[in-house]
Amino acid sequence: MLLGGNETTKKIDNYAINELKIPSIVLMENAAISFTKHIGKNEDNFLIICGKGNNGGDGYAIARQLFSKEKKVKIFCISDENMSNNCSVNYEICKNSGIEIFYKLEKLDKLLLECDVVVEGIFGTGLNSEIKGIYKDIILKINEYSKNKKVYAIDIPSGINGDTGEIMGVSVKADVTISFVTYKKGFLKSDIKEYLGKVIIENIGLNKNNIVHIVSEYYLTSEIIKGFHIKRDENSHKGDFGKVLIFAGSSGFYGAGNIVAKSCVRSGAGLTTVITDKNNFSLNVFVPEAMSFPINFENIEENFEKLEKEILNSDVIAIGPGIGKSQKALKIFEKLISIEKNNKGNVIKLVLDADALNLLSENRELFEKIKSRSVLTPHLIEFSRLSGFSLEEINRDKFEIAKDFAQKYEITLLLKGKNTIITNGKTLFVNSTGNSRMANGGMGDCLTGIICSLAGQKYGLVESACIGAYLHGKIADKLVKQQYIVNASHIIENISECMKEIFEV
Ligand SMILES: NC(=O)C1=CN([C@@H]2O[C@H](COP(=O)(O)OP(=O)(O)OC[C@H]3O[C@@H](n4cnc5c(N)ncnc54)[C@H](O)[C@@H]3O)[C@@H](O)[C@H]2O)[C@@H](O)CC1
Ligand SMILES: Nc1ncnc2c1ncn2[C@@H]1O[C@H](COP(=O)(O)OP(=O)(O)O)[C@@H](O)[C@H]1O
Ligand SMILES: [K+]
Repeated sequence: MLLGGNETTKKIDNYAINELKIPSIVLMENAAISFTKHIGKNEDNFLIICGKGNNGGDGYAIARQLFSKEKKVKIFCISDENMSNNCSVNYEICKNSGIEIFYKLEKLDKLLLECDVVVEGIFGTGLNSEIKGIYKDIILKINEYSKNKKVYAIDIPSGINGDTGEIMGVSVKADVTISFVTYKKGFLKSDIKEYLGKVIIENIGLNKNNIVHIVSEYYLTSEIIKGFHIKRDENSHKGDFGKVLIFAGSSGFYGAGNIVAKSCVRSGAGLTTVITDKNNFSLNVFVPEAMSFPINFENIEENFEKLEKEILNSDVIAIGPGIGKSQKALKIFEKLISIEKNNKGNVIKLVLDADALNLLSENRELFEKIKSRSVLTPHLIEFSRLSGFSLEEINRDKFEIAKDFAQKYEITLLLKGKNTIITNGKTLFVNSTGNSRMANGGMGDCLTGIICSLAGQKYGLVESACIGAYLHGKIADKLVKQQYIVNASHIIENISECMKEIFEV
């Protein structure tokens, strides 16, 4: 799904009108037809509330569409002065068609009381300041009377800023928001769900290929994830699905390594090997399918010759969870990223998380060794250390800071949290899955395991990160329907089933 703010929407609009030569009134008609498709068969007795911009124009066009389907329709016109051209055209048609139009605020209570469904087209992407006066009164009245009615918002609930999700003084609380072309960036704001209701994104008659060059941001949906799927060749063998080497876990934190390894195995990697202390036997019990590369932490260098062979044999290396920030951890990290290509001549992909990111923040010369082949998966605090921006700065301008960082260091960034971001500096994806019940230790390790596994199965870095984030959150979203908290172990046991559902059902 395309993701865009008010500016992107205007650009698409201009492109459609000026380059594709689609008259703007046709776009509005298409929007109205698409919108009306979602009106239930049993829904009747509508009050359409219209402003004077194109959002209001959509409202009049929708009123006409509903009227043509013999629905009971009344319109409340907020102002018939200074209407936009297309708003005025549709307003005139409504008048000429005999649809009842009301103008006086005193009438609004009765109209709201008598209708069953409200469609509001007061403001859309054109809202540009705090809402006051009569507009505020009308929005408050809609909310007051909406308890037993269904409220549809056209494009954006009037009062929500399409870019930021900020409530501009007051906002309509919709049951359903039917928005056009792009999922509005503002919808991502976590505390406005009660204003948006169910969100549906509709087409206005544009082929995605015609406008895709205008948009570089996407809201990750199952369609996009399905589109990334690489079908398994029936003649394939385990060597085709990646040799993944994992450096995760250390004394006191072996669980981290075990979680990464198990997630990696469950997500379908061909062969999984974990570099771990020679005295750690928990891996074999927790993940019998994984192999271990024992290392003597008393004298790590004595293992480096063998380790070099292991690196040359790998397709992907995941580094970080639970390794600590000791000099020894740093030495192993440096060794693991010192070889760029494996025995097959392929670039060895890297997935860096947790302490690997902290070590990277403190040893910035290592960025040179990881460029063009890495996914970095920081949470906000790790990203703050990596990027030098404060949490406040990142939260204010997350998309741009994330993109600039990915571009500058030539890496794929997966910035974790609510609405995880994935970007390679050019394209940006925002994850649509996940919930607060998964905010507990080990979740990130699980994600790392899934991503390195996918990278081993020949998915690109961006694709691995997108599928990983989507799948990880999707499993949690399913589990919270029947349980209160979701831990990494719960996710792990459901990876394969959810992969089947996403890729094959
Ligand atoms: N390409 C697209 O996405 C299309 C957009 N269409 C519709 O066009 C809408 C955008 O239309 P407009 O750009 O005309 O903008 P709007 O209709 O959202 O609002 C603009 C009007 O509201 C006034 N206004 C803004 N803030 C105000 C405030 N705080 N208090 C009082 N008045 C205020 C402006 O002066 C202007 O008259 C979209 O939201 C969508 O509904 C559709 O017609 C189909 C095509
Ligand atoms: N409120 C939330 N909404 C969506 N996803 C969340 C939320 N809280 C945590 N997550 C997800 O859980 C994971 C936690 O990762 P991380 O912070 O690295 O945990 P840890 O290091 O403890 O394993 C991330 O993938 C993050 O996106
Ligand atoms: K609206």
